[in-house]
Amino acid sequence: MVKNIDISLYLVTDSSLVPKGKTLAQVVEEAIEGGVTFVQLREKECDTREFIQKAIEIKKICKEHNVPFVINDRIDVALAVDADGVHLGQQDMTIEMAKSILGPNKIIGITAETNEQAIAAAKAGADYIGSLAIYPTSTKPRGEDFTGLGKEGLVSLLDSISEYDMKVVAIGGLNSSNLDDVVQYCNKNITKGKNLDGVAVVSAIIAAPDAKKASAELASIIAKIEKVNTKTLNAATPDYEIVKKVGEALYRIKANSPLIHTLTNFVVMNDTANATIEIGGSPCMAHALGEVEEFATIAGCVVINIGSLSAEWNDSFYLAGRAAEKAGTPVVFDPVAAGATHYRLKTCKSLLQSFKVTVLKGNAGEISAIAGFGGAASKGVDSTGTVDKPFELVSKLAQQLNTCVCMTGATDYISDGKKSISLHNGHEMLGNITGSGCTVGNLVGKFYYYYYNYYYYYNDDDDFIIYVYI
Ligand SMILES: Cc1ncc(COP(=O)(O)OP(=O)(O)O)c(N)n1
Ligand SMILES: Cc1ncsc1CCOP(=O)(O)O
Repeated sequence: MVKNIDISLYLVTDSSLVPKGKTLAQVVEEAIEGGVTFVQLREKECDTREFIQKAIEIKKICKEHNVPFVINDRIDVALAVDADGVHLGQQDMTIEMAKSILGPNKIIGITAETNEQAIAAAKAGADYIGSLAIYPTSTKPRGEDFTGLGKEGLVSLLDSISEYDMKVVAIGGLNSSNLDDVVQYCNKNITKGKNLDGVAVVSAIIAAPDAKKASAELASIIAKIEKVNTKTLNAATPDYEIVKKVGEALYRIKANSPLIHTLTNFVVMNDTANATIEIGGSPCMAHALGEVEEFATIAGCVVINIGSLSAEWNDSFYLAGRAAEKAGTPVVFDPVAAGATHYRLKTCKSLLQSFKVTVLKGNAGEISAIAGFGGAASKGVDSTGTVDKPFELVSKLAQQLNTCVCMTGATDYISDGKKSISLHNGHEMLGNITGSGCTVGNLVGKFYYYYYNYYYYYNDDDDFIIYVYI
């Protein structure tokens, strides 16, 4: 798991830029007092012994202020002074080797000059990446033709690694005159919920006449980085806390075998019932007008899937939904093909207003249709087109409907309006199996049942989104 480090104002040193009359140690201390949260010792001109001496001195200051301290390029120096980690370049030792030498507890950062390098770093388990220089800078000259990554390139970098749990700092030519523009640009243009974790500077702090003041000014701009409250989960970098919760939830579901009252379409009834049994639930596929209220009242969860819509089914949905709300039974609502016909969309909107829906689960076309924006469309029961800003779509709709929205696809996006999660364990080929999405509705229902009856009860924690996710 990625380490919980604060790299929001990341100072990279360069002794050659320290103003006359001051020492590097003094500048680093002033900078920390002004708001620097992370320090990298990057000294290109000194020999090994001098480097180690500087490292010991700067480490002491960082330790006093509880600020992490890493060494640029040199694993031997990091080991010699027991630094908190290293920052590697693409020509340096690989992340895997550095990890095997330094052990699992040291911070490993690496420069990613391309999106591909960034993805490779995430897969190798880097804690953070530093970008290619955003703007040309005399601190690290790269020739006249070098124009820098720019803010557009930075946004593309952030979007490219949105599915990984790895931090990102922008570096290169950044100062108090241009930083606000970069921050605002990222806030406005990131599309996949992953924003900057921080900004790294050399000259804007080290060469400043007052490092404390310069750091405070930069910190106040960095505070404007919009924290997108999202979490990205995938199999490559599992979050073991969540894996543990899945096990606990499955155990409880199997032990209690909750009744899942499922009003679903004719196509998927059999598969959905079997999937429900497989993970320990007890399915009941009743939709007759005369009995849905009773079932909804005694069920652990009600799943309403409008796939086989007709006037009579609509009445059953309405009665089951109202009865569930009255009994406090959670409801999962699947607006199948909501965007395909006016009749379906009108029905969905009316049902959503008629009773409390706990989880709204649909594909991109269905969720876009209900939200009235998003970009995907429905072709029959399938979704076509892509959603440009999936996090924005699910979180706005969740706020608007006061529910949890779960948008399924190769990547699932889930939001309760406060927190959002993207889940990267799916596959687009699942769309080729009829009813795979509908079955998810029942699985969500069971885990929600668990959350509602056990987790929330014992933990008094409103983090139920995690149970929709699992
Ligand atoms: C935070 C951060 N990002 C990028 C760099 C550049 O590292 P690298 O590409 O290894 O170049 P040198 O620093 O070795 O010149 C960095 N040091 N820190
Ligand atoms: C080390 C490094 N890597 C990319 S740009 C850079 C130097 C950034 O220095 P400055 O903040 O003075 O532009």
